[in-house]
Amino acid sequence: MSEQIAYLGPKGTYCGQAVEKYLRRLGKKMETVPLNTITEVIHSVNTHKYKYGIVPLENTIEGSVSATLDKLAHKRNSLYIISEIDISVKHQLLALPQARLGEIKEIISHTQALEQCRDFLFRKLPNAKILLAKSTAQAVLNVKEKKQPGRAAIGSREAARKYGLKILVRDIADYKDNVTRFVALSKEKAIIQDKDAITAFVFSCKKDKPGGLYEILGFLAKDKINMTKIESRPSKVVMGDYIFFIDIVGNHYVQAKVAQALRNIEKHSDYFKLLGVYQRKK
Ligand SMILES: O=C(O)C(=O)Cc1ccccc1
Repeated sequence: MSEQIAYLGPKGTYCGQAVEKYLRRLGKKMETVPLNTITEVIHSVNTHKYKYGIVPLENTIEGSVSATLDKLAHKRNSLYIISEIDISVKHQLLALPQARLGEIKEIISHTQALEQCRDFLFRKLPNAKILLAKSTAQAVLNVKEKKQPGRAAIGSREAARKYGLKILVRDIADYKDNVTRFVALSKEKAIIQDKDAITAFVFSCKKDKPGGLYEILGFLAKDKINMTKIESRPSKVVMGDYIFFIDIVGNHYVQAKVAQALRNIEKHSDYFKLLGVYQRKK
């Protein structure tokens, strides 16, 4: 059987575009498997059902995709980020061929897409009812299947073409440069030699220890290890407890100072998990 790669489907999602870009980059052909949710994609890779999975991680407008971060952080899931794929996301307002903008009463899309077009919706369709879909392509498919000219979806040009909808309004995102970063996941770590790699990890500070975060960051600062991201999320266990997601430039396979810093961080934290070491993509 050929290798399989799962993604947030159906066909026509931005995640699907990330899969195509990733496979082009690898110069490989794989069977692509569209699934309904980010959770299903992560679960299917974690349980060895599919070898690879691609999910959205963060974007320039709304920041991190919490559904992905929370699953990656969880101790139950042992899978790794092996690559990152940036996709320029251009949202379109899509409807049935006979629909008119003045008659749109309902807007359906993925929550991220709705958030990224908030100003447009406020200005042009302030009274429209908002409906949530599991992905943008799922929303487009819904408009096609329900056959209601009063319903419009936010999705990609590609999804419009695939499902035969027309573009009612072009490029409706509130910011022009909307890039979403997707990540490829696998049960096996990517073993790479480049010292300019990204190392991603998550940790929580020791309980009630003043200066806990300062101490952890000190292990990076001491050896001039460049931190490119820090993000906190609620631990989901106790109110006010946080876990921190950090990206650094460096590679513990080839740099002793990075290996030592990670060992120190692990030793001085309550919870530590390596999320992956992968090549930076410009
Ligand atoms: O629903 C999609 O098409 C996705 O790939 C998730 C998503 C939604 C909105 C912006 C970026 C990614």
